[in-house]
Amino acid sequence: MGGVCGKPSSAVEEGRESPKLRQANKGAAVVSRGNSGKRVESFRAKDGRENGDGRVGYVDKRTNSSRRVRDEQSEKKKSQLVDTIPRGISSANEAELIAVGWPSWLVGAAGESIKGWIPRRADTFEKLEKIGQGTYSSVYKARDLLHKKVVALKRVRFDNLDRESVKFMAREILILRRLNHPNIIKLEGLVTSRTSSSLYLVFEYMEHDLTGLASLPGVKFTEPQVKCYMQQLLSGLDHCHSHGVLHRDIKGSNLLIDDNGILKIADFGLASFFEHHQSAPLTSHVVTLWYRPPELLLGATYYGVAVDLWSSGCILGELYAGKPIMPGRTEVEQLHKIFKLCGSPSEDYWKKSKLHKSTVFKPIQPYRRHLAETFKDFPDAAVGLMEILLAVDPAHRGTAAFALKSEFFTVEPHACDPTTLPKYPPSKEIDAKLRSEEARRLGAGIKDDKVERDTRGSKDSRAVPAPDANAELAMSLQKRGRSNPKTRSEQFNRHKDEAASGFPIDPPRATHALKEVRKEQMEQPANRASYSGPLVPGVGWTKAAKKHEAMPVVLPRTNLSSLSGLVASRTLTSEDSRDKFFPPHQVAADQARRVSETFDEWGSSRKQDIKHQNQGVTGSRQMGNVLGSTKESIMGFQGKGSKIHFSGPLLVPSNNVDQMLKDHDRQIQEAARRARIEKARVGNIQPQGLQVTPNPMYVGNRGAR
Ligand SMILES: Nc1ncnc2c1ncn2[C@@H]1O[C@H](COP(=O)(O)OP(=O)(O)OP(=O)(O)O)[C@@H](O)[C@H]1O
Repeated sequence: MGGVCGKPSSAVEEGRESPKLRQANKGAAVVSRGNSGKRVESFRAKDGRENGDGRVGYVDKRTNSSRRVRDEQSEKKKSQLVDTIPRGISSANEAELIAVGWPSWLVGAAGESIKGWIPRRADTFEKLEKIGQGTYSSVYKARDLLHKKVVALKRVRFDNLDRESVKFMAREILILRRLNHPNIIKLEGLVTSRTSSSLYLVFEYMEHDLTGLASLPGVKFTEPQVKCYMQQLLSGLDHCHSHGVLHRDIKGSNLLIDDNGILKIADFGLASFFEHHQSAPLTSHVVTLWYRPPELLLGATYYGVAVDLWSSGCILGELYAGKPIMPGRTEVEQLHKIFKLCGSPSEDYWKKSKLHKSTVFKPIQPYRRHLAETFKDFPDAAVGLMEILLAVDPAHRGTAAFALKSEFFTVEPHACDPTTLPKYPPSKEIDAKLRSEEARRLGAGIKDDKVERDTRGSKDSRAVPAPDANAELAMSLQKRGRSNPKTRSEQFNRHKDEAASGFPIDPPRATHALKEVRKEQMEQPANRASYSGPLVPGVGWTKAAKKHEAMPVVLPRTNLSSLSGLVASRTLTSEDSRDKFFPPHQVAADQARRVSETFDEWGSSRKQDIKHQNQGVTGSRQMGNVLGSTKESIMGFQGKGSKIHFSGPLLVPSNNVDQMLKDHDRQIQEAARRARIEKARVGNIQPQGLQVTPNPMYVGNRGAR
């Protein structure tokens, strides 16, 4: 298609290569003919690619065999480390790709992902409107002028000068090209040019996403409708899993639905290839918080299809409940919600899983499972499937294929035909956010807390994921801040604005920062970014599970301080005072750990200001506002004037912490409320309609995802 991203030229690209791919996934010596016609051997990486850049690892039969073995071993190791990162290709192929119009930064870093395709020119599309804002992308509705149809253009953000950044962006393309199923979004092409530094992914256009649809006023799905969506979701997942792909970010806003009721899984930015006998660790920092399974929250790095099945179980519950079933604000709170609903893992699981966070998170007394009681109003077959998908032990979650055969789909009423689903007005997560914002704006105008509360509880806001306690996002921002320091304050101010206005933000996301599974693993500690920018209202700090994730997070409009790790603990110790979840010593130890790790992660400039004295911590620094300091959040201290002084033992008795946090909480909420009202007063509110301004927070180096 002249200037059009050509049709995939090989079976792999059309996703028809599954048996071969599966074979390759195991890692196999492949014998083929080299350019010279000589018999050559190469180690085929587990994701089906020839190793390295297509040259490395091809070893002439006559070369020293031990070197070959060494090369193969090191290549194998390398391929395990880099997992699914697209690689370069031979220089001949590179030249070919550049000749057909691909930019050299893309060819050089990730030639494999575009092999066999031709770039589309931007002037063959007419951009219509913005329809989605992801963490690392903006999505536009556009008219394809060549094919006379409406498409979605996803502009992915990355740093084209950063090879790693390009590779990670390209992984999404590579994975999408390997999948071919009616319930998986189809990548139709790529828009760029030899001189361009940006890239758009061209997708078939989908009118709705499940989050948007569920949040439409008056929409309540019937049982056949729920079954219809779940059947499609599980079919798409089954295809991913049988092609060695884990999605790792299943959530409502990534389930797109067209006007014919067809559901397609989208956003493969966090996806990864996997193998059944996993030999290399994966990151546990994937999957948006509310949909994240317990094993990932506990730090598992060896996992499989069960992570997507857990998220599907959350979606199933959400479709019946009309709201997310486990909306945690922090990782700790998320885990607690999971244990309260699904029970805590068995002794056997704790022993066999050897998860590194077990020591911190293992409750003294086990939690009983309450799933059936909690959802007693749901149909039995639905609860039956939820029992399986939401099994705390991932080994008990089965597979998507197994779920598709469950009673849920065999008993009446059966899933309806997608074409019989009601026609809805276009509805996306972004629309729901705007409606929610408008409702809040009206509420703020009236200056009546009750109205505001009622508005929050309304259907509009119900299905809209609320606050972003996205530690991972913040980490990525930190990282991007490193490569683009100028945008840092803009990013944080954006957080501030969002928090202050109460603009609903997605549930804590597993961001693209986390999508760079291997990058993180390969990164040296010395390369970690340290935040040294200003602390602003609305930005708090939380400690995510990974050691280097001391990061700013957006504070929610409802309970701002609850985003600190400690507040989550506090929530557990005060709200659930009889709770067995965290015994006081664990809470205190966890706080201490968080504090010290947070300090560890501060940039050197910060470190200079902080003195650890014996068991205590003393520090001081300038504060423009009482909000949003790591230590305040964690320790519950407040500033006096513009300086805050910390001193005292790290192991604070939990009852004092409770009180301090309550005070802290109140102050933060009060400040946020004032800021919201003030913002509404000066009319600095997002207008109604689809005029979402580009979010400076997201501008940056996608390579850091
Ligand atoms: N093909 C499409 N047709 C219509 N809308 C789309 C399409 N693809 C994406 N969108 C909209 O854009 C939003 C963001 O897209 P996507 O999830 O792919 O971006 P992202 O940056 O990876 O997001 P996230 O931060 O959630 O991971 C989606 O929730 C959806 O509403």
